[in-house]
Amino acid sequence: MILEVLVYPHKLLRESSKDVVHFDAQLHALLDDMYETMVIKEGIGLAAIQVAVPLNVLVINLVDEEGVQKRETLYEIINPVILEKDGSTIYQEGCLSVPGYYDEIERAEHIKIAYYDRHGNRCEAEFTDLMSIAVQHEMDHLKGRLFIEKLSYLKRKKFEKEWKKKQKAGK
Ligand SMILES: CC(=O)Oc1ccc(/C=C/C(=O)NCCc2ccccc2)cc1OC(C)=O
Ligand SMILES: [Co+2]
Repeated sequence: MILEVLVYPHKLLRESSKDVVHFDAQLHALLDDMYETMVIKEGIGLAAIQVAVPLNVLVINLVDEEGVQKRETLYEIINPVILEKDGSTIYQEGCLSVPGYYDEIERAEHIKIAYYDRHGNRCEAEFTDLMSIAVQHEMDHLKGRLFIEKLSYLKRKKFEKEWKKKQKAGK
């Protein structure tokens, strides 16, 4: 089912998430709901805290060359830990919890992670480019951190001003 996505500055988004212990039907339902919610809202990544579930669960599904989001390339990443990270890359990031705001964010170009799949099997994977950026962005959510917290002081001021104006216009 489609879940509600928490929007900045909702305080639950600042919570640290906890490791999954039970790889059960409830977890599978959460993963399926996160996927459906992410796709409907035209996202390519979503962390469980964004749908108010403080668990170390994230889903990422990039689009292919034709701009098609195929479920075959869906990553369901549970209890991830970073084993290696190096290099540097800058990308204009956005987030379903900060709708309509995008900014240049610097991250590691390459990362290697260990994680569990929905059945509790331990996996390892290495990523570069957009997958590497997406994994780092979503793993920040697991620590209660949003991409706007990595902005320079001045850019953050610009964001807060823009955001307030948008909220006033919205309400
Ligand atoms: C108005 C609004 O909500 O704009 C959006 C903003 C962000 C997003 C999705 C962002 C997203 O999936 N971010 C995942 C993290 C990530 C960021 C950069 C690179 C890799 C991974 C979708 C939006 O909705 C539409 C209709 O475009
Ligand atoms: Co995000």
